[in-house]
Amino acid sequence: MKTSKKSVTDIRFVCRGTFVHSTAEEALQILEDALLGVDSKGKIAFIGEGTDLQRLSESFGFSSSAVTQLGQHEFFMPGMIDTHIHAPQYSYTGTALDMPLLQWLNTYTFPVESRFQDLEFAKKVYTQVVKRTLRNGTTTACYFATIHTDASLLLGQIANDFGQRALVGKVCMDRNDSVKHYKESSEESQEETYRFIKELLNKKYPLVKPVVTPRFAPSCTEALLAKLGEMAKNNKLHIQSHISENLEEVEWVKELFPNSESYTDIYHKCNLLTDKTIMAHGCHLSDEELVLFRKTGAALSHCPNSNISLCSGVLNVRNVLNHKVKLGLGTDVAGGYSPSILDAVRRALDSSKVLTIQDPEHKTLSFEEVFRLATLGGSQALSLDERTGNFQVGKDFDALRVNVAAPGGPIDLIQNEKPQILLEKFLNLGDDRNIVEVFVAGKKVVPFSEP
Ligand SMILES: Nc1nc2[nH]cnc2c(=O)[nH]1
Ligand SMILES: [Zn+2]
Repeated sequence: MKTSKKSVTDIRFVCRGTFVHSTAEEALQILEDALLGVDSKGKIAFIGEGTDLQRLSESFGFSSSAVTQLGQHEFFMPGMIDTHIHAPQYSYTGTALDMPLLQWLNTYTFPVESRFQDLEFAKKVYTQVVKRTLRNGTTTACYFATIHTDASLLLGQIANDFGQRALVGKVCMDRNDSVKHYKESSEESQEETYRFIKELLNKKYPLVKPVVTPRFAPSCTEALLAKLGEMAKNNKLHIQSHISENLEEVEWVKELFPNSESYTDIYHKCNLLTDKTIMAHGCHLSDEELVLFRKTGAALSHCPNSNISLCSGVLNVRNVLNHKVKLGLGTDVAGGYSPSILDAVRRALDSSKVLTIQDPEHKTLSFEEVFRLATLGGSQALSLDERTGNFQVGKDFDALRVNVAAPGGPIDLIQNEKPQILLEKFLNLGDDRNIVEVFVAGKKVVPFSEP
């Protein structure tokens, strides 16, 4: 039994039943008839065995009648982590999937994103995306907003209001716009990023942090990339961008930065690869570039729906893991059309099987490994693993209460299945009807409370 030192009056609630999560050693650890206590700060105070109820209730000062007992087909799992999602693109998700990346950006993305100087429009879309992702079990989201500072601040406010843990980035781009006015001057981009960070930090939202967000190398001059790297370094901030998503993009980057050794080298030279960096995609990175990721502590976000939908490429996750590069899953809405990490889990498994079809020597990912990517892996990739990602004592209680046999839900159970089978069925067949409650930092955020 593991505990942290807590005074006896500190427990907010206790739950008993099956808990599943990942650790560094085990992709899937199943704790049957476990007892987990959450303290008044929303942190996990203890996790022990159900049969230890008497002793735990005495040492932590809670009444055994106050324990919530999970049902037979229920379990708790850690909240899922979307390490890469474009909040404004939620407005057209599920459409516009008929072009490769660079044409797709010019035709659909930039015209839509340019509308977000309209705060009413931004409020509508951002409220929808935060609610939808929370209902889908995304307790932590790493968001790209747009170039508009005030609308980006609004996204931070909405995530805070609904209780979602979030990294929010005001997008920076000072060249290669195809849409008039959807770019900034280099100075404006720096000043507005600075204002965004300062104003967001001043709000003191407990779960929302700013992230420095150069869109990708083709959208930013080297001067801007270098300034953003400096700003992130001086203020110890998170960084996010895109890298090596599609071959046409990789060729273009070579032309734009003729003096750089690789795509990764460009970001590295500008101080944009740190242990608080997350780069989306990386489908076409070389092994040398992965070594540089490993050395700097930078992470990758695997967005398989997007990689397939935009015909960008297939990331070899096994190779990334072999290089010990931190890795999480991302939806990449709207390049990826689904705002659910459950979908990312399925696409990651499919993509891994495609690699096995192409090369039978390839070691296919297991569902347990992908479960870890969706939870603990995501928290490590975002450098938030001291706060979230699994049920380790001292971390915040970010969790999903899953009922695999939820009435009216998508899963039929024929017999009494073991927890491992329940999890596998949920990952492959489940949806928001099975996610009956969502907790972030010990607070129940789904079902939504009445306004
Ligand atoms: N998928 C995707 N790739 C990008 N690269 C630069 N911007 C974007 C974007 O919005 N989506
Ligand atoms: Zn993206």
